[in-house]
Amino acid sequence: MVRFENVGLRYGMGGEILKDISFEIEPHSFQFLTGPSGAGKTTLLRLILLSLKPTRGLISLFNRDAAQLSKDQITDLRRRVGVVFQDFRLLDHLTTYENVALPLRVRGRDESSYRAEVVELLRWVGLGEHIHALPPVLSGGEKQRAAIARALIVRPELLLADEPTGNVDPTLARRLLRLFAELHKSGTAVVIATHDLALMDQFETARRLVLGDCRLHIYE
Ligand SMILES: Nc1ncnc2c1ncn2[C@@H]1O[C@H](COP(=O)(O)OP(=O)(O)OP(=O)(O)O)[C@@H](O)[C@H]1O
Repeated sequence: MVRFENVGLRYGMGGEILKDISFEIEPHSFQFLTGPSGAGKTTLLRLILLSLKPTRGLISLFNRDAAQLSKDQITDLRRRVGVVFQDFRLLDHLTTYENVALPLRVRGRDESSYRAEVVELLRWVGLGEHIHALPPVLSGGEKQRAAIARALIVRPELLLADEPTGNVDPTLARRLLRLFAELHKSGTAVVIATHDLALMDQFETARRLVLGDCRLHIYE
């Protein structure tokens, strides 16, 4: 569902921070993306999401060559991807419930068809007490969980999560990993960018994509 062929990326006039990146993400697969701080994990996720254009090479998403797509086509493809950004990107004027329900509203779903589902997911991620809170009063970990719930609510074909357990304690990190594992079992391909070795050890069979020295090394 994702294919990179000899992709290179530089920001502005700087040197390439990613070089000759080639890999595929198969449907229903589970992988961690790791590597030192500044290695380019977020950049790679942005390339997969087609929010950055590679300086060279070919990227395809859901079997469509990214270079051939119009803006509207990219928007349509992105709807099939759930994303947990490192900086959460919650809308401050909407409640936790409204933030999580937003992707369903945008898809034209009727509130009565999803209300119970949104509330259940918010309870599952431990935000049952904060359903009506606005993001500015949530802690970092609570915002992170709201962002995760928003990415999961649409049951995406592909989930990209950037340090999704960076702001929570180890117990909650394990619980969230279980949530990602369940999503994977139900058919979603999952990519989790993380530094957290303990988290990766909980899912030893997952593939590891390791960035270092501008290159990607894959451990099946
Ligand atoms: N918009 C940008 N313009 C210029 N340079 C950038 C930009 N975004 C990232 N970089 C640089 O690209 C490199 C890779 O950054 P990136 O955020 O992808 O790394 P990362 O592996 O996700 O890091 P971390 O683990 O610290 O989040 C870094 O050297 C960073 O400074």
